[in-house]
Amino acid sequence: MDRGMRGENTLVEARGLVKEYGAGARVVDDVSFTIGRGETLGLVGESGSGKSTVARMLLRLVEPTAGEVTYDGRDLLVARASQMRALRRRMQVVFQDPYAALNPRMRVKEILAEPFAIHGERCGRERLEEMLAEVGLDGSALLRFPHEFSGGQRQRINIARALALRPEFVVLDEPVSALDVSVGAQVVNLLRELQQRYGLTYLFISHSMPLVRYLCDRVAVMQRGRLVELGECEQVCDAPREAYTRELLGATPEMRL
Ligand SMILES: Nc1ncnc2c1ncn2[C@@H]1O[C@H](COP(=O)(O)OP(=O)(O)OP(=O)(O)O)[C@@H](O)[C@H]1O
Repeated sequence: MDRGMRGENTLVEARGLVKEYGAGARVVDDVSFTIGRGETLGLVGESGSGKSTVARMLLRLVEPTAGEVTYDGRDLLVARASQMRALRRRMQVVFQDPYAALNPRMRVKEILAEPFAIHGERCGRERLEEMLAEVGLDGSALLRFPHEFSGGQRQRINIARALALRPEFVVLDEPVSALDVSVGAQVVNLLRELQQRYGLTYLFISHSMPLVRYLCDRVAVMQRGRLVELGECEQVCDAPREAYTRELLGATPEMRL
């Protein structure tokens, strides 16, 4: 199987990742792939196939049972706390549910300033307004609370927060699944613009093959914890090798973006 080229361009590499919960419950089974700098790798598969668990292992939010993760050539799993802290600011995640991810008791200005505070840095109003402008919101949002925004706007706030410390790698875990199709399309276009502006590297987890086709360079297909197909997006979408990939393609309708 084509597992992607490993070279100087590689930012993230997973090798033989395994995750077991309890005795014998293997939810991720020998998963290997690379993600190149500036690339968007799609990760698709039905619910429960292990996509989020893989992503969490890449970010070291979940410890693998076996396998390795390298980030920019460094073995993430043996990184000490101080090294991990430095690496953490280079990798971020945007989750599916934009409301659950935002603290309802915090104003937007506190939400956006929090990543700086965690790293012992200050952040002025100008920078906060710039962060909002980058995601298409204006400064009047700063004093408001999350419940005062629509789902799409909340996801924009999440994205602004994720990009606060100028990371290079962002895991997008079903970032538009909870949004209406047209609102989701706008958010996807925003993610593309931001990627081009900042040279971001994405792992895009999704159920939607049309969205993956639109946003991704390569796509990895997971079935019951295993990687069953990995290739260029066009090849996987137009000429899938696996019956399972054909099923996934058949299950999601066309989408206009
Ligand atoms: N902390 C945990 N303890 C036990 N089992 C877990 C835990 N986290 C995940 N699992 C199980 O691992 C499997 C894979 O879950 P995961 O969330 O990675 O799948 P997914 O492909 O991301 O699904 P979805 O698309 O629904 O988010 C599921 O069967 C899930 O129940």
